[in-house]
Amino acid sequence: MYKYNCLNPIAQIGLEKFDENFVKTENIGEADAILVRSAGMHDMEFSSNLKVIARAGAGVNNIPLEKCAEQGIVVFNTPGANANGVKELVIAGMLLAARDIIGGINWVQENEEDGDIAKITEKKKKVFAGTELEGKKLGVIGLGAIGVMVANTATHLGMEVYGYDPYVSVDSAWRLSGCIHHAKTVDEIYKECDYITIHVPALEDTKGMINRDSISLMKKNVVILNFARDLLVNGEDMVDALVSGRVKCYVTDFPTHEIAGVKGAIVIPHLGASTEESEDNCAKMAVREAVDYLKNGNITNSVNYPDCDMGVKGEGARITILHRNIPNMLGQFTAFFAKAGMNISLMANKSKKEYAYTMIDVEGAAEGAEDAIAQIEGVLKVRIIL
Ligand SMILES: NC(=O)c1ccc[n+]([C@@H]2O[C@H](COP(=O)([O-])OP(=O)(O)OC[C@H]3O[C@@H](n4cnc5c(N)ncnc54)[C@H](O)[C@@H]3O)[C@@H](O)[C@H]2O)c1
Ligand SMILES: O=C(O)[C@H](O)COP(=O)(O)O
Repeated sequence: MYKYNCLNPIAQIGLEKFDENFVKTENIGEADAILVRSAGMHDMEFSSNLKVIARAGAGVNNIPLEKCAEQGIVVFNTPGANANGVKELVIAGMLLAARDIIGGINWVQENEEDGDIAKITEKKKKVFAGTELEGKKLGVIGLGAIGVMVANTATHLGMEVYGYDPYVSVDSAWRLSGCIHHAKTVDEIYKECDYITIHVPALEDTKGMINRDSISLMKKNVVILNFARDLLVNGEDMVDALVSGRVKCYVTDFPTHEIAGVKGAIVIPHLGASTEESEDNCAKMAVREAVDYLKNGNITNSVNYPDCDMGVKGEGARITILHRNIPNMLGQFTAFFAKAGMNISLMANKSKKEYAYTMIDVEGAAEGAEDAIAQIEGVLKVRIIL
């Protein structure tokens, strides 16, 4: 029996994908798997029972990936599962920035008791007039699951779209509309665009990328949208740019004390992925990944170990080994099985940066394999799946 714990509420339709071999626990220390959304995990200690963290979502900056890899804990996320939800809110964000819909609605609420509201509306409405998106230039930084959807949708609104992503995947490139202008440098986006939206992960080289210097390259009255992570934007520089009027509007999904309430900031309480559809998609994918890893040892969509799949486990034992990506590991594993007289029927080995994963199917129960392989230097975690 495997045990899982939910650090955040996870959509029920996903949890229903756990079969009779899984039971929920409130005791994290005994969990084989943790399901999480945005709960911070950096200060947590992990028990040696823990094998999987499945992030029902995209961003994994709340999880200590390196520490997990070192402790043989495979971290998964759910690429693309909430991208449509975010895309729709980004489009809404652009519309809210273009026209003073929020100011107008607030005015109606403030005057709801006024018997003459219908009449005064026609005098007052000019205060809330805005502009249209059609014909404006949109720069999309980061052309992954969300960036591609935002870019393609904006072309249907008549926007001229520029895209920048030096690491774009082949899949994303295929999905990107042919109308998108390929920006070769991020500065081209900064200099050319009326609206700039960022869809990159929070990494060392992206943190603070929107700052005083990048803003100084942008057009006056630019609109900046951040549905990726708070850390990508220097808060102090953004407040200054809003107060000075250099940035017309900053639409962000990440409230901070610094930005909430600043004129020109439209601050949303991290609602990008909070739709029924996105929550269901993420939960189903996260549970599927955790179950397949625990039952079959297969890794799909891991962010700290390589993907590796040998299909459904057969009759014999499956030995799964998380280890360092250093020479002679496979030689030592196969030498053990040869010496023990165990016949290997199937084997796979994949690596990702400093870490690697080996799956070995043997005929029989692989007795003694777990302890023996765990002794090999560079091995981080061994499991025998029977
Ligand atoms: N607001 C929300 O609710 C919400 C929901 C989902 C994701 N997110 C955030 O949005 C981010 C993007 O999500 P996604 O699903 O599109 O992820 P993704 O992994 O599909 O796409 C990220 C893209 O960024 C690109 N990239 C990386 N570094 C870059 C750089 N320096 N310059 C330009 N491009 C760079 C990558 O090549 C990749 O194509 C996530 O990491 C997460 O932080 C927020
Ligand atoms: O990275 C993500 O997937 C989003 O920020 C969504 O986070 P949430 O699952 O906490 O809403």
